[in-house]
Amino acid sequence: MPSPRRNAEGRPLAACAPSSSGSPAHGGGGGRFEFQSLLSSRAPGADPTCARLRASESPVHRRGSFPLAGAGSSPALPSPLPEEDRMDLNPSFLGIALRSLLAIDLWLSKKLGVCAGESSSWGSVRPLMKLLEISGHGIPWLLGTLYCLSRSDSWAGREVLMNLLFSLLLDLLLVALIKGLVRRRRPAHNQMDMFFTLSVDKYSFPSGHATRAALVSRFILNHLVLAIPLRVLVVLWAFILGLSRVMLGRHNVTDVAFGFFLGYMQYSIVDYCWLSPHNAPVLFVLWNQP
Ligand SMILES: CC(C)=CCC/C(C)=C/COP(=O)(O)O
Repeated sequence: MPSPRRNAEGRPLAACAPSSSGSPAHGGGGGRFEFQSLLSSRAPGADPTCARLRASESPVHRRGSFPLAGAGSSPALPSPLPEEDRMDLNPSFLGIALRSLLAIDLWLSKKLGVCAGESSSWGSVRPLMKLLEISGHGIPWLLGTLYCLSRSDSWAGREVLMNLLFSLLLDLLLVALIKGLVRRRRPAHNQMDMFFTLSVDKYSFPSGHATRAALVSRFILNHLVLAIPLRVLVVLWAFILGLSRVMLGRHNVTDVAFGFFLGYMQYSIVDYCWLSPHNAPVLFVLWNQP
């Protein structure tokens, strides 16, 4: 029985077999590596015919830039590839890392989506998770802040509440902007049965509940004098609210992780632009009109 043909490193040249998944340049990470090793098989002793056959399946070659210089002449001496093609076929480290991260994200989000439906493994906890969802929704936070503003009788209280209102509006604006730009679809297992959504809320990146949870909890911890157990409770609420977004199947893990990051950074913006009767007197005077 003939032994398999081997490349310069002595590894079998299995890639000479016809590819069933089409072009390796499009066929996922494994295909890309295979293609790369074929290109590097131009070392002395490698099988150049195989490398050329494989390259001719590639869409890069189909673009017309891969020279079949050996065609019609000796197949033993393949011509070097143009630099441009070598770069096209070389998968970047960042690309591989991002694809891997996305694959892990999707896999983990599906695993954690245990309350995504009534029939899911934790389906009985779904009503509780939906209650938690309302606790982080924009409407109760906006209405609650406006109500407290109308009842506040101290300048200091009004200043804090005015800035909370500004934070909530800034958050809605930034999240809507990023959702509209990124347009990442919500997970396939999500049931779109959320209370009062905007049109951009069909997209999932970033999680608006996670940004609000991080923003509001940082705001509260910095502007309310609370006992330690209450401070812990605020942080726990934010964390569990974020986790519940994935458990309900509303979001992937990266939507929530980025949401937490964005909300945290938004507070820094609010703190930097802190509104006061000194830098925004009009706002405060208007609010005090009878
Ligand atoms: C209409 C208002 C004022 C807020 C919308 C709140 C909302 C539905 C956000 C979506 O959150 P997720 O991105 O976490 O699903």
